[in-house]
Amino acid sequence: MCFSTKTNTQEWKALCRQNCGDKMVAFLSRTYYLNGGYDNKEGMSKLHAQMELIEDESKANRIFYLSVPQEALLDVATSLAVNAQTKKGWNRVIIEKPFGFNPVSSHQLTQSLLSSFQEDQLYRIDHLLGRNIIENLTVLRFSNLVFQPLWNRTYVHNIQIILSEDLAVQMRGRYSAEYGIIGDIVQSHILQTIALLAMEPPISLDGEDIRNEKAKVLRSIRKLEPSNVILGQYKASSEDKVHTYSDTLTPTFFAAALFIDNARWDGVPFLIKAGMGLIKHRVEIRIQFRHVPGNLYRDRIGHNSDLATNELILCDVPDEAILVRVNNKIPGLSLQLDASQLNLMYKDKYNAEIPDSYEHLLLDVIDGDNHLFMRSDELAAAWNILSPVLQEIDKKNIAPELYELGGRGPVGAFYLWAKHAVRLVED
Ligand SMILES: O=C1O[C@H](COP(=O)(O)O)[C@@H](O)[C@H](O)[C@H]1O
Repeated sequence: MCFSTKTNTQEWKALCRQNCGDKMVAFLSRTYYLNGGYDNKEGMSKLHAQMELIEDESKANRIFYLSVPQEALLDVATSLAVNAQTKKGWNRVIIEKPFGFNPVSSHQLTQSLLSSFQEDQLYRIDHLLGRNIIENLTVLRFSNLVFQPLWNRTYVHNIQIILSEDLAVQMRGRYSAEYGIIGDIVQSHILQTIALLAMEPPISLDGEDIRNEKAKVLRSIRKLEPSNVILGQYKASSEDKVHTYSDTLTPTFFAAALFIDNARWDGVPFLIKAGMGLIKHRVEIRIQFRHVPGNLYRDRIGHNSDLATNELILCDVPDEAILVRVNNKIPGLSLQLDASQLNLMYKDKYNAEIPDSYEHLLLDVIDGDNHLFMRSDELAAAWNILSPVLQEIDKKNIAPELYELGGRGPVGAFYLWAKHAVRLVED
């Protein structure tokens, strides 16, 4: 797909808000279908000629969205670099996950892309990074004094990033089924979330300044030890052929404990859980704080003091919300404490349509704002973290632990959390 951009962002947003029928007609009137090979000179030259017909004579910018199989990506990109770029403005190229299959293939892909394009032309898209929760991570951190002093190993006990999907029917034959959850969700979405959450304050909101800080965090993450990883694959009933995996090695579940070896996060476990075919669709980030030292009220908080630690929860699914768990006094004459949630539910607070995450990211590409897109050095660092696990899977043909479709995932994940003195909440 290729967009030719003449409108600016404000005009674009205004256009989007008009009624749906008109919007569709306007959109379709600017949509063209071209039949031709996308990985050869002829097809790309045809695309270039078509674009020239509809663009301004003096100025035009182009965005190429390459939603193509990984195996074809390089040929397509090379062919478009030579035959379809405009000389009348900028050209940007959007690329979809998984950006290679392991550190080596990802490095080769990056090198080849960089021989045809400049780094600032490449936009590696992961639509999950266009969600509010992600942008809000940095807003919460850097625009609220209350969180800033607490955002480090002295006060944070653990951080959990949970991405559970209950979809399984829709998964079959899809991208994630083919590439597995590590390439699909972990190397991009999860590691980018950790980078934004854990990075030092950037010197500005400029994309490159943010990417510099993300890259530093990713390079500080310790290589993931296989002993800190649980792989799972959901198992349908024997009659359910639709959901049965023929490839017994493709993980549909990944849990891990990661550590960032820097001064801010030394020793704090970052616990990741990402899985498909689970009981519930749940996407959230939980930041659990340490116990209050010498808590005067310890006798009044009930039998489990873990439940009384403060927690900041950024919830994306089922409902967008920001929750802070605090202890408060239960009204009445006795002095009993209760762990309650301060609760900012988006649907109650904001009466606004929440744009789709692709919409957010495509507008960023038009604006040239690349902070939510992985730069090549971030990508290399991300694959590097995962390399021992990928090698182990390859070398030993490690079969994932089976779990029931629609269940709670492999029991190993609960043990992994316990090993790091954390309780895996499954509500
Ligand atoms: O990128 C991906 O995201 C979807 C989940 O996205 P959502 O917008 O439907 O929440 C995930 O199912 C898929 O495996 C992954 O490739």
